[in-house]
Amino acid sequence: MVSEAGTGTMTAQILDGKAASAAIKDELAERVAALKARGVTPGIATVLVGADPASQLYVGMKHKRSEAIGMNSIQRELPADATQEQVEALIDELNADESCHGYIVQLPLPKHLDTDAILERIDPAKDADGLHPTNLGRLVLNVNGPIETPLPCTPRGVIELLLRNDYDLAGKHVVVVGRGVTIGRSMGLLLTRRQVNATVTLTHTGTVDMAHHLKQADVIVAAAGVKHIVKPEHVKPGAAVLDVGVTREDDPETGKQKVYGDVDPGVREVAGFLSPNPGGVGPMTVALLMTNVVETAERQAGIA
Ligand SMILES: Nc1nc(=O)c2c([nH]1)NC[C@@H]1CN(c3ccc(C(=O)N[C@@H](CCC(=O)O)C(=O)O)cc3)C=[N+]21
Repeated sequence: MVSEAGTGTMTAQILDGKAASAAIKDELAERVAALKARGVTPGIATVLVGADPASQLYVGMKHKRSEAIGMNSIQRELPADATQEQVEALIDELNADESCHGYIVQLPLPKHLDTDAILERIDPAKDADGLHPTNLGRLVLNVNGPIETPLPCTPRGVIELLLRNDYDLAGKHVVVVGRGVTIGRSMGLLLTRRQVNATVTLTHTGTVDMAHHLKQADVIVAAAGVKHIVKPEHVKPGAAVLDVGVTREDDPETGKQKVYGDVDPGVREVAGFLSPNPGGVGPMTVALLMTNVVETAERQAGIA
């Protein structure tokens, strides 16, 4: 493992999320085939309200990749001015639909809708994001045993990406930046399970002296959604840095929208391992979303 804290520059080993997610997809394709042999085609659905171009891109990607591994994909759309009742009726429909083993409601939803009420209406067994209060509650309660419910997919993707690069998290100090439910808060829950055994510092906008905390980290998970918040001087030489944040801005040179991560490009010269953005955790999120749905179908089919 590379971790020389030398004085010269080093270039981080890239944690390639495309490669790791491709490996997961190959494994899933076999599991899907095994399910189909038993007469079950795992089905994934997405609910998209409104026509935000970024959301359309993400949803399109999820369907393309699910179909590529033999899953059934169900794409449901409602107009941006859909009512709470209309969205909830669609949730009820998917909860009852036996061909749909798991689904997500693409976030963010238009502001007039009550997001929490919609997410809580999802059948916890079909919660492909792993973010239903029942599933988060079970994760909090069950720190040791096997988990029979979907797990939050982006945090799970972060851990899988490290494991598939032979990075052992046991005993490591992980500093998470951001306390959002989708990543930061649930990341801490997964990392401190006995099976992973990392030590976690969860930092956020109220944290005093962020630089001090970052400098202690063996692993940084940057999920604040603030462009380039993690600078080279914050990183202990050799540390693993995973860039999960997404900020969309116009590129001053091209005038086109560009995705910026939470990690300054200069970090590459200090870190031992770097999960870039794009090309890192994003593709892992999609792979683990599909994993959650395949696992739900397997549970239903009685496959351990
Ligand atoms: N209920 C819900 N569940 C989600 O999982 C969810 C969501 N809502 N809302 C939006 C975010 C965002 N998200 C991404 C998924 C894949 C990439 C991904 O694969 N990105 C590629 C690049 C894609 C591009 O060209 O922008 C990459 O990082 O290499 C990124 C972001 C899931 N989200």
